[in-house]
Amino acid sequence: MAATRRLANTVAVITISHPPVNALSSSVRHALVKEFGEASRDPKVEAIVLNGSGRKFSAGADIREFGTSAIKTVSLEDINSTIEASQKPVVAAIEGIALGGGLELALACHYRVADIQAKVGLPEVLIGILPAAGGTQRLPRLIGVPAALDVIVRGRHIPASEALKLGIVDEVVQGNALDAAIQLARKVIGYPLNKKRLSTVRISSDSNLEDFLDTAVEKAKKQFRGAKAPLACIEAVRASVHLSYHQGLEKERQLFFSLWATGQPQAQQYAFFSEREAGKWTHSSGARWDTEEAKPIRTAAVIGLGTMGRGIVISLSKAKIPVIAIEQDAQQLEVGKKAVNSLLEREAEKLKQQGSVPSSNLGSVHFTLDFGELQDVDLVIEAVYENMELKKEIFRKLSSVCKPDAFLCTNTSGLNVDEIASVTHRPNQVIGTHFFSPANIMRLLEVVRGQQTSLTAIATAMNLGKKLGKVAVLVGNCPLFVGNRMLGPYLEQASYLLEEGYYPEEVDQAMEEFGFAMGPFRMMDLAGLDVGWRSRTEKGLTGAKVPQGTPARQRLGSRYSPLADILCESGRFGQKTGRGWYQYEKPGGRTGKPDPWVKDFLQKYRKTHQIKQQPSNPEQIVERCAFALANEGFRILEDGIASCPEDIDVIYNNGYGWPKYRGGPMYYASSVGLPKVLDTLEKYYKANPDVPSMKPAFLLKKLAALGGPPIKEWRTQVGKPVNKL
Ligand SMILES: CCCCCCCC/C=C\C=C\CC(=O)SCCNC(=O)CCNC(=O)[C@H](O)C(C)(C)COP(=O)(O)OP(=O)(O)OC[C@H]1O[C@@H](n2cnc3c(N)ncnc32)[C@H](O)[C@@H]1OP(=O)(O)O
Repeated sequence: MAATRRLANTVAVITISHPPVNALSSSVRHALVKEFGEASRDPKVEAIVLNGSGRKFSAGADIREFGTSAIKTVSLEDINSTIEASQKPVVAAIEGIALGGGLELALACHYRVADIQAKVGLPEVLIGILPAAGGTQRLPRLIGVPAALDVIVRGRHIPASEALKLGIVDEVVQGNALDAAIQLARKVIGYPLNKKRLSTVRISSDSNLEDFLDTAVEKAKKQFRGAKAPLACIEAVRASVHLSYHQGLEKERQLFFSLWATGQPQAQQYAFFSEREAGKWTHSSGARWDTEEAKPIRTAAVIGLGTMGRGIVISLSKAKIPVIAIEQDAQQLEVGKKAVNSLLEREAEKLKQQGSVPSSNLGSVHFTLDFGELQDVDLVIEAVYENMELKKEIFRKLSSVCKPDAFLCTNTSGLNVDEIASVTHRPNQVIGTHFFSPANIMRLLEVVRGQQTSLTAIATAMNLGKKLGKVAVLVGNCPLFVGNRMLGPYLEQASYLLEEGYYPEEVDQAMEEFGFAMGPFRMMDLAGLDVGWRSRTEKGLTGAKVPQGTPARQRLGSRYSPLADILCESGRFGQKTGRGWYQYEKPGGRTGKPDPWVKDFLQKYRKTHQIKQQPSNPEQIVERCAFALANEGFRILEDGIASCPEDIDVIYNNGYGWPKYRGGPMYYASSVGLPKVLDTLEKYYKANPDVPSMKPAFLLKKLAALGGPPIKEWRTQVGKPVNKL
């Protein structure tokens, strides 16, 4: 049953029933028409209450129906118009969530009652579309244009208390929203309904409103870099100001179709479902997310209170997990403690503003220098800097101090998890948890399984990720794992582009116009150039260990760009030193300007090495960088380090600033067409045989030979996940 109806005296209660989130699928819409029609015609019924089963009102339209014929059967807006026109008062009882089409349905009701835990919102923009069942027309009529625009363009989930302040709901109750809605419905029987029909409200326009909307367009262009949905949302809201409700509705519909034609909604909806799929991990043994049990984590510890450690402590505390935070000496402990406490104060303030009590919503943090205090914790996350010997020393200690069933996690961004595990007496309990900086904000968590990591450890780490509000992706153990491994060929191409005549700002601009949050050079400046330099020095690619007579632009027979090394040798580490690929107002400054020093240096460098200059072509910049990423992604799939292309895309969308409206690097390759990607890489590699990273991956060739099947079919061509080192 997609919707049911019962009678509470003279109030009919219609309950949407489509677990798990009561999406408004075709069958639900049919059922709503039937039940609402019968309730309207039933002389015993004087008022109607609409709610959702399982304490969830509705998550909106069934996203899986978009692009299918099912969406064309029974329009949601027709249902909304019928409800709004009802002569009997209709009250929405909002429990849990009323999102997208779910909130649009509630807006068509004459009254809305929410429980205190509920969240409402119009998050369509996050999946590349706009509210298309009257939401862009009714919400501005209810709460005014500025507030409605904020809700629609940001797509955020609004807590009930804020929804009440904004005027989206009429009442918020601590207890049962359904009972309160039934009570309200009884109370308003016989009251006039005209003013409650939002489609009849007029918005008065003035020049300030026009300026406001124009400014919003400019802001959205900058903030959402190439995403079309936010702009369509603004245009739809603009229509609510100038047009009648029905004309506005028509505009909303047109905008929906023009968005669909851009391909962005399909990419964003792919990204939405890929994130959900990432949680459903599988293992080569046949074990899966739903066959293995995670252990509860009641207490945790974090070793190291640098930037990463601090963020991880905050994440755990926000998930209400008490944390023990350890540093190596009193001075560093004091610095770390201060920083963590100040971040915690900010979190507490946010909770207070949302009406929650910080002490019951944040896990306690205890600071210590004593490893002995870790004997009872359920899980430890080591977050010291990237040095194998240091990490091994810590894991030896942890292995002897922690209780036998405690999980030991390493927050390495690419070191060998098996080597770290090998120094413990419990390699099966050791697992990589690669957080992204700042760890309390970034959503991505790469969970790295070692050769001996147990299924329980995998289940526990993946479950912990979810509890921390992260998108956890299970990956195999290889140098740099998935995200950072793919970054190698990408940054290599970016450097070669500089050698061939481009400047950092040109490469960054091309990648930012493509939609990246940050181009490669801005990203390196932010992360710190010294990190990569240290690793290249350790590997003997630069510095004293490079054998005498090695050509400057060659290592082990392959092309090498020493540009970043030379910058580091000049003390240019990026933002932290105030100089890197850009110049900054001061060390630690955030605003980078093109630096004449870099320009001059690049010109001299090209002359010294007699490098042939390429004619400027931004499209070539994007192709070389993006295809280099995807090619490494295909190799990662071949190696079984990621189990499907969707996982790689989730990693890039959530950890590396890839534009979600392009789906991710693997989805992008698929949408460009695998034969074209292959052809471009083949041409490049033929002309540059000393750049092995651009040699087309075997899997890419295989899939291109099959004509480039849809991405969901790639899985069948990928081998079983194995660890390779
Ligand atoms: C001629 C053609 C005319 C066309 C005109 C178009 C007319 C269109 C009319 C109306 C349009 C309305 C627009 C919309 O309503 S779009 C949908 C807007 N809603 C959302 O974006 C909400 C998305 N969902 C979420 O944010 C979360 O899932 C949430 C509801 C908060 C629940 O989170 P959580 O508890 O963490 O659970 P999961 O995310 O894991 O979800 C559980 C399973 O439910 C699936 N799901 C969730 N939402 C939807 C949905 N809206 N449609 C379909 N399926 C949904 C999710 O994938 C999980 O499924 P599974 O377990 O199989 O992975």
